[in-house]
Amino acid sequence: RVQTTRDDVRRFPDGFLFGTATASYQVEGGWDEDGKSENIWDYLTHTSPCTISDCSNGDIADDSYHLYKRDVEMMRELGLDFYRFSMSWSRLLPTGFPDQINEGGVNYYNNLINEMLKYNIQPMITLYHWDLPQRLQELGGWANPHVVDWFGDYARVAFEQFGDRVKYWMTINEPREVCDEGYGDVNLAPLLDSKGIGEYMCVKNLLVAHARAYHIYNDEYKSKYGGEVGIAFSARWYEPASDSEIDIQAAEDFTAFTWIKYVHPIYSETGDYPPIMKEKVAAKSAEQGFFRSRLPEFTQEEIEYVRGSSDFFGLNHYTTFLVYRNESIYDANPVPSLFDDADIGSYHHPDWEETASSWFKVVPWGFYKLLTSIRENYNNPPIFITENGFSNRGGLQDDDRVRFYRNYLSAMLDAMDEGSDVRAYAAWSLMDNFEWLSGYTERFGLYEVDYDCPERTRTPRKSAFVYKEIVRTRALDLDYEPDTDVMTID
Ligand SMILES: O=S(=O)(O)CCCN1CCN(CCO[C@@H]2O[C@H](CO)[C@@H](O)[C@H](O)[C@H]2O)CC1
Repeated sequence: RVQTTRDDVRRFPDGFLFGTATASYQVEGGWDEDGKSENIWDYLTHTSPCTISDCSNGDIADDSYHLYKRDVEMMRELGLDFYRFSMSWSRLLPTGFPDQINEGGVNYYNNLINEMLKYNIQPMITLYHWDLPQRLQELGGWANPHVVDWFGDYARVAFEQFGDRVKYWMTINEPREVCDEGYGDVNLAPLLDSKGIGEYMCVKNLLVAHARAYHIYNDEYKSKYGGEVGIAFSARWYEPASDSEIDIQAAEDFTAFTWIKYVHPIYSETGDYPPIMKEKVAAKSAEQGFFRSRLPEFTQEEIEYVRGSSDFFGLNHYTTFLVYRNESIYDANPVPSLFDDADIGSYHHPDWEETASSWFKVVPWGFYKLLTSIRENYNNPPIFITENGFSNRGGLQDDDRVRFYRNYLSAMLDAMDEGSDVRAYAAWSLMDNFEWLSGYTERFGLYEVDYDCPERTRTPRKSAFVYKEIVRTRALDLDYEPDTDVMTID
C-alpha cells in the first residue's frame, strides 16, 4: 500500500486487516435453487410476507448466488484484505443433518472462496447468521439441547469441505439477536416471543453448541489447517442515564443481561454466566412461583467446555443507549421478561444523530468506551470488528455514511492508542441487502443495489471511494475528497 505523504493523518498499525461483511440470507437469493431447503426466514417471509415492513423477502435479494463474481470484483475495487460472509446451513445440509450434503451448495461456496483466493482476498466465514433450517426450528431450534449435536455436525461438514482454504471461522453471529430478539421477542425469526423463558434456553444451548464447533475444529482440524475459530458478539455501550449509584448499577446489570452473558462464559477466569444475572433471575423466578430458576444452569463440565472457547473476540458494534433503574416492569405487566429480571429501562438521547434504523443512533464515543471496557475486563483479547456500519434511505452522495465511518474509526483508534488489541475491521456492509424485518427500506451498503432491475446492479457510493482510500493508504485522512466518477481496480 502507498503511504500518504501527509503526517497529520492517523495511521492504522502494520498488518491491520480491512474487510467488509454480508450474510447469506441477506444477499444470496437462490432461496430454493440447486437443492437448498427452506430456512426460518424463507418460512417467515413466505407465510407472513408483510411482517416485513415493505412486504419483501430474500428470495432473490442481491442475487449473489449468481453474481458472486461481481461481488469479488467489488472487493478488488476496495482493495480488501478479507471478506466476511456466512454459509446457509440449509443450502449445505437441506435436511439440516449430514445425511445429505448438497452438491449445489458445496459448489457455490467453493466457487466464491476460490474466486476470492484467486485475488488473495481471505474468506472469513460465519457458520450461522440466523438462517436455521426450518425443519430444525420445528424440532425446537436453539431451545432444544440437541442443537449442540446438530450445529456441531454442520460445523464439521463445513470444516471438512472448506477448511483447507478458510483460515478464519466464526461459529455464530450475534448470540444476543438470535436468542433475545428471535426467542425473547418478535424482532427476528422465529418470532417466538418467549420472554425470560425460551430466550434463556437459547442462551445456554447456543453457547454449548458454539463450544462444540470450537472443540471439533481444535481437536480435528487445527493441527492440519492452523486456522482460528471465534464468535461474533453484538455489544452496545450502555451509559448510565444519570450519575446516581442506582443508574450506574442499572447500566452494569443491563450490560450483563445483554452481552456479558455471552462473553463471561467464554472469556472470564471462572466461566459461567455473570453472577448478577444468575442471582436476579433465580430470585425473580422464585418470587413468581417457578420451581427453579428460568435460567438453565451449566453443569461444571459445561462451564469448563465453554470457557476459553474462542481464538479471537468478534465484535459487532453500532450504537449506545442510556440506561436507568426501573423496578416496576412486572407491576405494569406481570409476565417474566429479561427487562424485568434486570429491572432496567433504556433510551436514546434526543440530541444523538439519527440513522434509518429506529434502534440505531450515531454515538462514536460509545465505541471507544466499549473497546476500553473489553480491554480492561477481559485481559485485552485480540478483537476483530466483524461489523460496524451506517444506515440511511439510499443515495450515492452519502456524506452521512462517510462521516459515520470517519468518526467511529477515530474512536476505535483512540482505544487502540491506549492499548486495545484490534486486529481487523469489517464494514457492514459491502452492499445494500435485506435488513430483516425492515426489508430493503434501510440501506447499509458501501455499494448501492438496484432492486428494480433483475441485474441487481451494484454502484459504488461516495463512502466506497473513501473506504477504498483508507484501505489503500492505511490512514484516516479526514479531508480526503474522492473523485467519484470512475471506480478502478488498482
Ligand atoms: O427496532 S426494533 O427493536 O423493533 C427491531 C430491532 C431489529 N434488530 C436490531 C438490532 N440489529 C442488530 C444488528 O444486526 C447486525 O447488524 C446489521 C444491521 O442491523 C444486520 O444487517 C446484520 O445482519 C446483523 O449482524 C438487528 C435487528
